[in-house]
Amino acid sequence: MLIENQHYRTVWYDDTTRQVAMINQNKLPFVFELVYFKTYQETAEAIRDMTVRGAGAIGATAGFAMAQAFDTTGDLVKIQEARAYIEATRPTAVNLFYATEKVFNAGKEHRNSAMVAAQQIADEDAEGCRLIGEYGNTLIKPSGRILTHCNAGWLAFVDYGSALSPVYAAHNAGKQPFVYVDETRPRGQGARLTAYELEQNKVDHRIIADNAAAYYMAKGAIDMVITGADRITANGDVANKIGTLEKAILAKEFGIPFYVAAPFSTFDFNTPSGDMIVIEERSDEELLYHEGPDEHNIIRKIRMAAPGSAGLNPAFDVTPHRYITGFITNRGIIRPDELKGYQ
Ligand SMILES: CSC[C@H]1O[C@H](OP(=O)(O)O)[C@H](O)[C@@H]1O
Repeated sequence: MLIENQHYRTVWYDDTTRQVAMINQNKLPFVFELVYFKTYQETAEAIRDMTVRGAGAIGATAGFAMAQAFDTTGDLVKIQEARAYIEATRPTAVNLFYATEKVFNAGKEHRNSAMVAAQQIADEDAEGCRLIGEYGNTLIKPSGRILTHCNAGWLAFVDYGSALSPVYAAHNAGKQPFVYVDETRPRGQGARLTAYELEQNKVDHRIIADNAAAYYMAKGAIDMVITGADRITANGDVANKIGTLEKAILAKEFGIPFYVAAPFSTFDFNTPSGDMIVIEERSDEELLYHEGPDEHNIIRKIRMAAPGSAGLNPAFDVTPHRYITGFITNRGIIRPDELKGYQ
């Protein structure tokens, strides 16, 4: 996708420096910075501290980290340690585990195949998201008004994105989509990242407070909701950014279609239902503090909450499949009750 009219992927392996390269999402939208990591530990740390985030981007990064481990040793005990280290970074997005397994199996057979497998994961992610855009575009009206939550745009994947890919496809096809961007507290992925992407790609949008969606739905101002997913279980339950469940319940109340966009690497058919998903609990600092530039453009962190109070910060919630109209996938649009045919 484009930043200042130049095409970037979110994460890639840089052959020249032999390092994993990525856009530093912690600095966006205020500073655009590329960062490079030499070792699997550094790359894994970038997943943990959310330098890179979003299901597909996490998966591709984990694949590259696994390949970096194979670059340094062929000792399978050490490789298993590396795999555990990478898998301990973030528990909820299934793409991470999909990637470590695939690269581990490839590298176990032929050490040199690990990087080939990692590159394949990244390329498949980009192509899968492009297809999501093509299928999802068919659902968007000429002036469709879409609500999205968190950031499931190209920054959350290797390219194109999941929830935003249909929006970009519609925009590129000459439609005039309008996006309501949930700010997505506590970390603000909507206000910071989704808005940044849409602005760079000249898609009309407004940031709204997390608690404003019902107001716009009640006014009839939202035609559809599209979110991403971090894990979709066999019965069609969806783990996604905290607050997604609320939006799904609201959409049902107001008779608005609620779509979840995800490539097949996000489906976890080994887990029967959403109540079995491990939900990541993050530091309450994300909730109690805000970060942004002051009037001199220096990034500052300021406390927003009562001194002394602690917070609770679950990063994801689970939306039961009964709230979901359909999944926009790289294999087409699938209703939750049709998922069985794909397992
Ligand atoms: C489907 S990927 C985008 C997805 O990633 C988010 O989580 P995080 O920013 O914590 O990595 C969230 O669930 C988004 O919808």
